[in-house]
Amino acid sequence: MSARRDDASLVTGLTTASERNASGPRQVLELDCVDMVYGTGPTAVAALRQVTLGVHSGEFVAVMGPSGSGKSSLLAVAGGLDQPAAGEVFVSGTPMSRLSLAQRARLRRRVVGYVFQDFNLVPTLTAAENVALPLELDGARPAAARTQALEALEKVGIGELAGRFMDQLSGGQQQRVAIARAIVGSRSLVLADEPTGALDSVTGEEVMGVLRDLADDGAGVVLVTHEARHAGWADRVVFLRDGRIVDESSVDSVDSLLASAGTAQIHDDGTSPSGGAR
Ligand SMILES: Nc1ncnc2c1ncn2[C@@H]1O[C@H](COP(=O)(O)OP(=O)(O)OP(=O)(O)O)[C@@H](O)[C@H]1O
Repeated sequence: MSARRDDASLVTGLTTASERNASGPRQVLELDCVDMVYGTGPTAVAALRQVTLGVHSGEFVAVMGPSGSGKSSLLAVAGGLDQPAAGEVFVSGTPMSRLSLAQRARLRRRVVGYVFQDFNLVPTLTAAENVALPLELDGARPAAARTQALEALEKVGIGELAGRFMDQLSGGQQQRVAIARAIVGSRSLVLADEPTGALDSVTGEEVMGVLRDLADDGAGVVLVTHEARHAGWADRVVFLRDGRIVDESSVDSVDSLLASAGTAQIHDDGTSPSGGAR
């Protein structure tokens, strides 16, 4: 059993439920027949329907699909921000439905890192302070939190910018700070929702390279993107439509999809750049 796998059980005090993974790569995220619904009654919206997905340690999975297909909802249930109406979500083997609110919040802080399009950084804090913040909120001593924050900033290639405030950093550098904040404290699952949306294409590719490195270092990474060329950094691509997984492709087929495409976006009508239905 790896040290990382122990994270969740230490956090929650529950016995992990991932004995099924004992001999294979450690599953950091598993969605098992997940339904997710917004609202109730006649206005209820089914955002996810019977979604089953596993992401293991060291794996980079891209999620694509038209607007409204459920991509952000999938990340929200994966990270425990929202509860499924049916099915189960396992994070590092721990079934989220069996946790109290406090346990779930703790697991989110210690195991799951989020990266958003708009960075969500605190402008009045330095890069190091932003990255250290989740650890300090979780009770870490400031000196220890700072040490880990500096390590995380080094890992994403901007250790020398630790003392800068957000308005002294480029968009790409700010996103690296946000990624460092998502991984600080050795969190094992990184959920990124359109993290390059506010960046130019060159900087966006650099951020993809950082996410790829995180996966190569052993994190499970789930990326929501509209950009097929960004999905090309992933090991596997999951396509959603109307809340259902309609296709899963290896990166080889994404590469061939790109090769035959003159554009790099999945269209909002759900067609691929090559014109095929997704
Ligand atoms: N807070 C909410 N209340 C009600 N319905 C919602 C809410 N958030 C999302 N939805 C609905 O759930 C469905 C899935 O939305 P979701 O945001 O997950 O899609 P998405 O694929 O991420 O879309 P986009 O690419 O536009 O960000 C959509 O029909 C959407 O209108």
